[in-house]
Amino acid sequence: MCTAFTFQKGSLYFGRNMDLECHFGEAVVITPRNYPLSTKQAGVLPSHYAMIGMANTTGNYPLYAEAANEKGLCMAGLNFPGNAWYRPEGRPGRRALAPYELIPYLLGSCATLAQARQMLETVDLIAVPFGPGLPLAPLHWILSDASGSLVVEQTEEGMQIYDNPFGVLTNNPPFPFHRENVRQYLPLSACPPRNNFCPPVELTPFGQGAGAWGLPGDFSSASRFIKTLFCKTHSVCGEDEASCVSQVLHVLDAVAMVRGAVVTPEGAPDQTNYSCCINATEGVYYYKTYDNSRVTRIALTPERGQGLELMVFPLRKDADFLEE
Ligand SMILES: C[C@H](CCC(=O)NCCS(=O)(=O)O)[C@H]1CC[C@H]2[C@@H]3[C@H](O)C[C@@H]4C[C@H](O)CC[C@]4(C)[C@H]3C[C@H](O)[C@]12C
Repeated sequence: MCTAFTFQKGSLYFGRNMDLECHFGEAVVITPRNYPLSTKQAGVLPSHYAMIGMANTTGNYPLYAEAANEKGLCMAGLNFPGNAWYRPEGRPGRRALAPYELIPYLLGSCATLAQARQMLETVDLIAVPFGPGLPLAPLHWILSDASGSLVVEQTEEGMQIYDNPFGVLTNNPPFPFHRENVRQYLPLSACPPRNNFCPPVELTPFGQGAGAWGLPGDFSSASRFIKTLFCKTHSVCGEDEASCVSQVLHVLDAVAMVRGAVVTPEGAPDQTNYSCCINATEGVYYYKTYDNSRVTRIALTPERGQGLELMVFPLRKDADFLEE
């Protein structure tokens, strides 16, 4: 399970939890502007916008789970099993992209969400895996810039591009379910409840937090969507960078998976392998991992964007205690 959301405060911040029972060979990866990005059927982007995100780099290709480009456009792929559907082949006149190509291609080509939407209208997602040992990932995507967010889902009914006014995405069911489900939680509030239940009797809540009684706390996709949206909407946070990064990571903590609390059908414990916060406006990637709560910061500087090779920053997985 995974959760992604946006948070705007001066800069645009993009947060994501990677919930998975194993690692996917992930590292923070900068793809510089002149690193050629090839696609199986839609040609090569010899030069493009530089980007930073978490990726596997098998075959020297940046297989991103989430990333942001130097223009402030960001994107994450989240599991969408049973609903994601890819075409056996692209239709004539369309841009055929494999699912793993979508993030580098769009972030490489588009400066804004509006441009990405226009390009998406020409795209067919095709069932072409990256290579042996790397199966097709059944995904849907959230794309965001300072103007808002979109969700992209390709199902057997074709590709749908939804406006996402919440700036939140989790996993199944398809986005229209989450959009409707929000309506069930309208009475929830961050403030103490008034006694609307039995006004003739003087009644007060037990203590703090009672205004959100019924806010889901389980780890299901529908529940994480609601809890993330609630925390994001009611967030109170300072204006400075450290406060914003800390706040985004706290919202992610509120829906993070504690090892053992979620077990996959195969019997493996799921966990939040990493939580990241991208300052998309400044091109900075912050993350922490399950056993290492120290936040690592990696900037996509102009010099790094000029390089000729992928820059790979291995994940800091080991505990890092401050000894005093
Ligand atoms: C498993 C990840 C999504 C996590 C998630 O949403 N879990 C939810 C579980 S559930 O539905 O709620 O049960 C996805 C997100 C991005 C995916 C990766 C990216 O798509 C890039 C490549 C694509 C290759 O085809 C497979 C390896 C891979 C490196 C993918 C591995 C894996 O499928 C990733 C890491």
